[in-house]
Amino acid sequence: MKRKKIIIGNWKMYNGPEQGHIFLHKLEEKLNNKKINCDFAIAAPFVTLPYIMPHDHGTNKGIEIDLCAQNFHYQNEGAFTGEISLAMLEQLGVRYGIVGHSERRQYFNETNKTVNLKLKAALNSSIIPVMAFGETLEEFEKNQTDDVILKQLTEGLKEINKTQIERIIFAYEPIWAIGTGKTATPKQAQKTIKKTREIIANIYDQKTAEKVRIQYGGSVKVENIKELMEQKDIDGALVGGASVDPDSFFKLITYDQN
Ligand SMILES: O=C[C@H](O)COP(=O)(O)O
Repeated sequence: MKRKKIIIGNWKMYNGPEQGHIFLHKLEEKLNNKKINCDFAIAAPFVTLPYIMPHDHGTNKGIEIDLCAQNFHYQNEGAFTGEISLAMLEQLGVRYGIVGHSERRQYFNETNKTVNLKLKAALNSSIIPVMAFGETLEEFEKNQTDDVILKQLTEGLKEINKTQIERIIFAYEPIWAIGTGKTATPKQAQKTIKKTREIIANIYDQKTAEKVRIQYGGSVKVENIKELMEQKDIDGALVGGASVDPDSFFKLITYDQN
Protein backbone atom coordinates (compact mmCIF):
# COMPACT_ATOMS: atom_id res chain seq x y z
CA MET A 1 0.00 0.00 0.00
CA LYS A 2 1.28 3.46 -0.91
CA ARG A 3 1.27 5.76 2.09
CA LYS A 4 1.88 9.48 1.64
CA LYS A 5 4.90 10.73 3.55
CA ILE A 6 4.37 13.28 6.30
CA ILE A 7 7.09 15.54 7.64
CA ILE A 8 6.40 17.48 10.82
CA GLY A 9 8.79 20.08 12.18
CA ASN A 10 8.61 20.15 15.96
CA TRP A 11 10.02 23.49 17.06
CA LYS A 12 9.86 22.61 20.74
CA MET A 13 10.56 25.81 22.73
CA TYR A 14 12.16 27.65 19.79
CA ASN A 15 10.80 30.29 17.39
CA GLY A 16 8.49 32.74 19.12
CA PRO A 17 5.93 34.86 17.21
CA GLU A 18 8.57 37.15 15.64
CA GLN A 19 10.75 34.32 14.41
CA GLY A 20 7.66 32.38 13.29
CA HIS A 21 6.55 35.33 11.22
CA ILE A 22 9.98 35.61 9.56
CA PHE A 23 10.07 31.85 9.00
CA LEU A 24 6.73 32.02 7.22
CA HIS A 25 7.96 34.76 4.86
CA LYS A 26 11.14 32.91 4.02
CA LEU A 27 9.43 29.59 3.48
CA GLU A 28 6.82 31.26 1.32
CA GLU A 29 9.55 32.71 -0.91
CA LYS A 30 11.13 29.33 -1.29
CA LEU A 31 7.92 27.47 -1.99
CA ASN A 32 6.78 29.91 -4.66
CA ASN A 33 4.35 27.54 -6.38
CA LYS A 34 6.69 24.59 -5.99
CA LYS A 35 4.90 21.29 -5.76
CA ILE A 36 5.48 19.53 -2.47
CA ASN A 37 4.86 15.80 -2.63
CA CYS A 38 4.54 15.08 1.07
CA ASP A 39 2.19 16.34 3.74
CA PHE A 40 3.97 18.78 6.02
CA ALA A 41 3.24 20.65 9.21
CA ILE A 42 4.88 22.73 11.89
CA ALA A 43 4.45 22.05 15.59
CA ALA A 44 5.13 25.56 16.84
CA PRO A 45 4.87 26.85 20.41
CA PHE A 46 1.24 27.74 21.17
CA VAL A 47 1.94 31.49 21.06
CA THR A 48 3.54 31.16 17.60
CA LEU A 49 0.79 29.11 15.97
CA PRO A 50 -1.35 32.15 15.03
CA TYR A 51 1.66 33.72 13.31
CA ILE A 52 2.25 30.87 10.91
CA MET A 53 -1.41 30.38 10.07
CA PRO A 54 -2.57 30.60 6.49
CA HIS A 55 -3.57 34.19 5.69
CA ASP A 56 -2.08 35.51 8.89
CA HIS A 57 -2.19 39.30 8.77
CA GLY A 58 -2.23 39.20 4.99
CA THR A 59 1.36 37.95 4.88
CA ASN A 60 0.71 34.48 3.65
CA LYS A 61 0.12 34.65 -0.07
CA GLY A 62 -0.99 31.14 -0.59
CA ILE A 63 1.09 28.54 1.20
CA GLU A 64 -0.76 26.54 3.67
CA ILE A 65 1.40 25.21 6.43
CA ASP A 66 -0.57 22.71 8.39
CA LEU A 67 -0.40 23.55 12.06
CA CYS A 68 0.44 21.05 14.76
CA ALA A 69 0.21 21.45 18.53
CA GLN A 70 3.09 20.11 20.62
CA ASN A 71 0.71 19.12 23.39
CA PHE A 72 -2.90 19.52 24.56
CA HIS A 73 -5.10 18.60 27.50
CA TYR A 74 -7.62 15.79 27.25
CA GLN A 75 -10.39 17.74 28.98
CA ASN A 76 -12.48 20.16 26.96
CA GLU A 77 -12.24 22.93 29.52
CA GLY A 78 -11.69 23.38 33.23
CA ALA A 79 -9.46 24.75 35.96
CA PHE A 80 -6.18 23.51 34.46
CA THR A 81 -3.79 26.45 34.66
CA GLY A 82 -1.33 26.54 31.80
CA GLU A 83 -3.14 24.00 29.64
CA ILE A 84 -4.72 24.22 26.18
CA SER A 85 -7.73 22.21 25.02
CA LEU A 86 -8.44 20.56 21.70
CA ALA A 87 -11.46 22.84 21.25
CA MET A 88 -9.15 25.86 21.50
CA LEU A 89 -6.79 24.39 18.94
CA GLU A 90 -9.71 23.67 16.63
CA GLN A 91 -10.63 27.36 16.74
CA LEU A 92 -7.16 28.15 15.37
CA GLY A 93 -7.52 25.60 12.59
CA VAL A 94 -4.84 23.31 14.00
CA ARG A 95 -4.71 20.00 12.16
CA TYR A 96 -2.40 17.76 14.22
CA GLY A 97 -1.41 17.37 17.87
CA ILE A 98 1.58 15.49 19.27
CA VAL A 99 0.87 13.07 22.10
CA GLY A 100 3.44 11.36 24.30
CA HIS A 101 6.59 13.07 23.07
CA SER A 102 9.51 11.75 25.12
CA GLU A 103 10.21 15.23 26.49
CA ARG A 104 6.62 15.40 27.76
CA ARG A 105 7.02 11.91 29.24
CA GLN A 106 10.36 12.85 30.84
CA TYR A 107 9.68 16.35 32.18
CA PHE A 108 5.88 16.67 32.43
CA ASN A 109 4.71 13.32 33.75
CA GLU A 110 3.09 12.15 30.56
CA THR A 111 2.40 8.43 30.94
CA ASN A 112 0.88 5.72 28.78
CA LYS A 113 -2.34 6.39 30.69
CA THR A 114 -2.43 10.11 29.83
CA VAL A 115 -1.34 9.31 26.29
CA ASN A 116 -4.38 7.07 26.05
CA LEU A 117 -6.70 9.77 27.44
CA LYS A 118 -5.29 12.33 25.01
CA LEU A 119 -5.56 10.00 22.03
CA LYS A 120 -9.19 9.26 22.84
CA ALA A 121 -9.96 12.96 23.27
CA ALA A 122 -8.26 13.82 19.96
CA LEU A 123 -10.13 11.06 18.16
CA ASN A 124 -13.35 12.73 19.29
CA SER A 125 -12.18 16.04 17.81
CA SER A 126 -11.02 17.17 14.39
CA ILE A 127 -7.37 17.11 15.48
CA ILE A 128 -5.25 14.24 14.15
CA PRO A 129 -3.08 12.82 16.94
CA VAL A 130 0.60 12.10 16.37
CA MET A 131 1.57 9.46 18.91
CA ALA A 132 5.25 9.47 19.81
CA PHE A 133 6.92 6.48 21.39
CA GLY A 134 10.40 5.00 21.73
CA GLU A 135 12.99 3.55 24.03
CA THR A 136 15.77 5.07 26.17
CA LEU A 137 19.45 4.42 25.56
CA GLU A 138 19.55 1.99 28.45
CA GLU A 139 16.59 0.02 27.11
CA PHE A 140 18.16 0.05 23.65
CA GLU A 141 21.45 -1.29 24.97
CA LYS A 142 19.65 -4.02 26.91
CA ASN A 143 17.81 -5.05 23.75
CA GLN A 144 14.46 -4.13 25.30
CA THR A 145 13.23 -1.94 22.43
CA ASP A 146 10.51 -4.31 21.23
CA ASP A 147 9.11 -4.86 24.74
CA VAL A 148 9.08 -1.15 25.53
CA ILE A 149 7.27 -0.34 22.31
CA LEU A 150 4.79 -3.15 22.83
CA LYS A 151 3.90 -1.73 26.26
CA GLN A 152 3.67 1.86 25.04
CA LEU A 153 1.41 0.88 22.17
CA THR A 154 -0.76 -1.59 24.06
CA GLU A 155 -1.41 0.78 26.94
CA GLY A 156 -1.56 3.92 24.81
CA LEU A 157 -4.06 2.41 22.38
CA LYS A 158 -6.33 0.83 25.00
CA GLU A 159 -10.04 0.98 24.02
CA ILE A 160 -9.25 2.57 20.66
CA ASN A 161 -10.89 0.71 17.82
CA LYS A 162 -9.78 -0.23 14.34
CA THR A 163 -11.50 2.63 12.55
CA GLN A 164 -10.15 5.17 15.01
CA ILE A 165 -6.56 4.00 14.87
CA GLU A 166 -6.36 4.71 11.15
CA ARG A 167 -6.51 8.43 12.00
CA ILE A 168 -3.49 8.23 14.28
CA ILE A 169 -0.02 9.05 12.96
CA PHE A 170 2.73 7.22 14.81
CA ALA A 171 6.20 8.60 15.45
CA TYR A 172 8.96 6.26 16.53
CA GLU A 173 11.61 8.28 18.32
CA PRO A 174 14.46 6.43 20.01
CA ILE A 175 15.22 8.76 22.90
CA TRP A 176 18.97 8.25 22.49
CA ALA A 177 18.73 9.78 19.01
CA ILE A 178 16.84 12.95 19.96
CA GLY A 179 18.92 16.10 19.75
CA THR A 180 22.08 14.05 20.16
CA GLY A 181 23.24 13.95 16.55
CA LYS A 182 23.07 10.14 16.82
CA THR A 183 20.56 9.00 14.25
CA ALA A 184 19.33 5.46 14.25
CA THR A 185 20.71 4.04 11.04
CA PRO A 186 18.06 3.74 8.35
CA LYS A 187 18.24 -0.03 8.84
CA GLN A 188 17.71 0.23 12.62
CA ALA A 189 14.82 2.66 12.18
CA GLN A 190 13.25 0.47 9.50
CA LYS A 191 13.58 -2.64 11.70
CA THR A 192 11.81 -1.05 14.69
CA ILE A 193 9.14 0.61 12.59
CA LYS A 194 8.46 -2.70 10.85
CA LYS A 195 8.15 -4.27 14.30
CA THR A 196 5.73 -1.49 15.26
CA ARG A 197 3.60 -2.33 12.26
CA GLU A 198 3.60 -5.98 13.34
CA ILE A 199 2.48 -4.99 16.83
CA ILE A 200 -0.34 -2.92 15.35
CA ALA A 201 -1.28 -5.87 13.11
CA ASN A 202 -1.45 -8.09 16.19
CA ILE A 203 -3.64 -5.66 18.12
CA TYR A 204 -5.86 -4.88 15.12
CA ASP A 205 -5.16 -6.60 11.79
CA GLN A 206 -2.72 -6.60 8.90
CA LYS A 207 -4.84 -4.38 6.67
CA THR A 208 -5.10 -1.71 9.35
CA ALA A 209 -1.37 -1.92 10.08
CA GLU A 210 -0.60 -1.40 6.39
CA LYS A 211 -2.71 1.75 6.35
CA VAL A 212 -1.25 3.68 9.29
CA ARG A 213 1.60 6.11 8.78
CA ILE A 214 4.64 5.71 11.01
CA GLN A 215 7.27 8.45 11.15
CA TYR A 216 10.84 8.29 12.35
CA GLY A 217 12.25 11.03 14.61
CA GLY A 218 15.69 11.60 16.12
CA SER A 219 18.42 13.77 14.57
CA VAL A 220 16.80 13.78 11.14
CA LYS A 221 18.51 16.38 8.96
CA VAL A 222 18.93 17.39 5.34
CA GLU A 223 21.87 15.02 4.94
CA ASN A 224 20.11 11.86 6.11
CA ILE A 225 16.41 12.32 5.39
CA LYS A 226 16.43 10.82 1.92
CA GLU A 227 17.91 7.50 2.97
CA LEU A 228 15.54 7.27 5.92
CA MET A 229 12.53 8.01 3.71
CA GLU A 230 13.57 5.29 1.27
CA GLN A 231 12.96 2.62 3.89
CA LYS A 232 9.88 0.55 3.18
CA ASP A 233 8.04 1.15 6.45
CA ILE A 234 9.11 4.73 7.23
CA ASP A 235 6.34 7.12 6.24
CA GLY A 236 7.77 10.44 7.27
CA ALA A 237 9.77 12.29 9.87
CA LEU A 238 9.24 14.18 13.09
CA VAL A 239 12.09 16.68 13.01
CA GLY A 240 13.27 18.87 15.86
CA GLY A 241 16.47 20.89 15.48
CA ALA A 242 16.65 20.81 11.68
CA SER A 243 13.10 22.19 11.29
CA VAL A 244 13.65 25.51 13.05
CA ASP A 245 15.42 27.17 10.12
CA PRO A 246 13.34 27.81 6.96
CA ASP A 247 16.12 26.83 4.50
CA SER A 248 16.63 23.55 6.25
CA PHE A 249 12.90 22.86 6.62
CA PHE A 250 12.38 23.60 2.93
CA LYS A 251 15.12 21.13 2.00
CA LEU A 252 13.57 18.52 4.28
CA ILE A 253 10.13 18.75 2.69
CA THR A 254 11.66 18.67 -0.80
CA TYR A 255 14.08 15.85 0.01
CA ASP A 256 12.76 13.87 -2.96
CA GLN A 257 13.48 16.65 -5.44
CA ASN A 258 17.18 17.20 -4.83
O1 LIG B 1 10.16 15.91 17.89
C1 LIG B 1 11.28 15.79 17.40
C2 LIG B 1 12.25 14.90 17.94
O2 LIG B 1 12.30 14.99 19.32
C3 LIG B 1 13.59 14.91 17.28
O3 LIG B 1 14.36 16.02 17.64
P1 LIG B 1 15.75 16.24 16.87
O4 LIG B 1 15.44 16.21 15.40
O5 LIG B 1 16.23 17.59 17.33
O6 LIG B 1 16.64 15.11 17.27
